[in-house]
Amino acid sequence: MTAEKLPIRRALVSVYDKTGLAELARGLHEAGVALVSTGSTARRIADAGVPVTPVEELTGFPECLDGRVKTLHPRVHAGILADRRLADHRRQLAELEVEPFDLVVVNLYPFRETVASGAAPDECVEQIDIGGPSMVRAAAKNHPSVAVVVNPERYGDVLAAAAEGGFDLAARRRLAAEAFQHTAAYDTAVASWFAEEYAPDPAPLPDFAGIAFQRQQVLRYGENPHQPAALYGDGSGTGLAAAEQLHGKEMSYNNYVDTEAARRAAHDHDRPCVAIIKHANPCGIAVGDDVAEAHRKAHACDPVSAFGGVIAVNRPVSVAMAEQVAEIFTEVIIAPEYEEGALSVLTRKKNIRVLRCPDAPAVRRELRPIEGGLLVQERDVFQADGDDPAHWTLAAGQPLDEAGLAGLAFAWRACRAVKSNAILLARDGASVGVGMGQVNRVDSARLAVQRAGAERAAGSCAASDAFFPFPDGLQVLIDAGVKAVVQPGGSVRDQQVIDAAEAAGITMYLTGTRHFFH
Ligand SMILES: NC(=O)c1ncn([C@@H]2O[C@H](COP(=O)(O)O)[C@@H](O)[C@H]2O)c1NC=O
Repeated sequence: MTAEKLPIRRALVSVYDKTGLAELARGLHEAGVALVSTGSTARRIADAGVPVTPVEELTGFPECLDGRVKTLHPRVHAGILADRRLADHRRQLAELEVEPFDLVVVNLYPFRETVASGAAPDECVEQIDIGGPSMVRAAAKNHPSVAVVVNPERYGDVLAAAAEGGFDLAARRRLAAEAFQHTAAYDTAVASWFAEEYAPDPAPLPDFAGIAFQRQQVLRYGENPHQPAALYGDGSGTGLAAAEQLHGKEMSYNNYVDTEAARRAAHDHDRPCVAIIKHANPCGIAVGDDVAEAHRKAHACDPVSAFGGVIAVNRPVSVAMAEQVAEIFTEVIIAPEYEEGALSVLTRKKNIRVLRCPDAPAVRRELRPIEGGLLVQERDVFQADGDDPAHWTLAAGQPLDEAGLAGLAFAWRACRAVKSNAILLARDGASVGVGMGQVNRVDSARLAVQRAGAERAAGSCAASDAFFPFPDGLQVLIDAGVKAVVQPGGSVRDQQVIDAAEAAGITMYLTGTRHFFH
């Protein structure tokens, strides 16, 4: 019976999620399938008018311990696990008077949902399914003899198969693969909860980093056309991976990378903010009284680079902003919402991808694979002290007035979105020159000044994501006419850098907090 279909004559059904159960039971019964089932599943099947054998009748043992023991019995598991390709297994079943199952339909107690609801630990522990995963794993292992179904979305396929002589081996293998994914993800959730919340060890990060992602979309290709790629979801249904695409071509791998960077940049600001990203770096970030103003300012930073950019907004897109964006070739725009009329303006352009994502970025930990391992860190978030201008130290020059300090604070926050080494020049709540990704800070300063141009650089303020190791980078800014600089400080040569600022008569604040971004 290798590749042939395996007729479905007897099914074991035990499901927490009763979606589609009555239709499934009715359809199986009509196809001549005998049903065995547990507690409330059996009751629901009987209520649908379908004959069903309660599992206790099979085991001769009552369900007990508040449902902790229902199907954990040799009469159940021998019926699932017998490899009917083997004469000896068939003989043993006959001797033991165990009838085999051809189909196992199970879904598990809602452990993740219970944890997410904030339930007490005892309740969460009680929702760890034991009998269900045992049946699922047993049936999946024995896929040459049994078909296993863990997803109500498959019930249609089950009924079709039952009416057409059963599943063939390839289909049973796919169902088994799905079943093992289901139990693996389930156990990962349990193990992660134990490691993180229920029985944490004293280290700041848990001793187990379990990841269970499900492929959500096969992408055309990865960073380059010769790289196969796909998008995987974490099952939460939130964040960029779950964003709703309202218009445009399919998102590409690079679109996702840039859109992630754009959202991170735009949501770093409290005021209406627009970030325009190319190759994961900003070519413009600005805040304004409204998103249209913020977009005009962000675009003006570097209109050449903004061509084909990815735009993120931290507020709903207005019609006025949409009209502006529609004038410029844009790969992606993502926003929490689109005001009435804005969408129809944007969708006039065939190629722009328009995404709605109501959630602010909430990645808690950042993961980076290295060969043979994985680096994990908590997300870089703004600190209550170092990132608040009220806690900055004036190291050189005159203190800034409220508006000046707000402008410098914008530069500091915007600089966090720039790949290190990062220097960002800003005026009036908008970046005007960005120096990114250089292997020394002097070149980042030069790039920022060059991008700003002499006129915009003069009188601007500047942020540096990490300390100036020498005065040379700062000197580039001073020579360009920058009036105020914010940087973390912390170099052994801080005094030389501060002296250079003093000598030039510019203001320098130290934050004490660094924001490298690689
Ligand atoms: N303990 C057992 O023997 C057992 N057997 C099946 N279950 C689970 O019980 C649920 C179905 O139970 P009911 O039919 O009573 O609603 C399913 O989610 C199934 O995974 C069990 N419950 C938990 O471990």
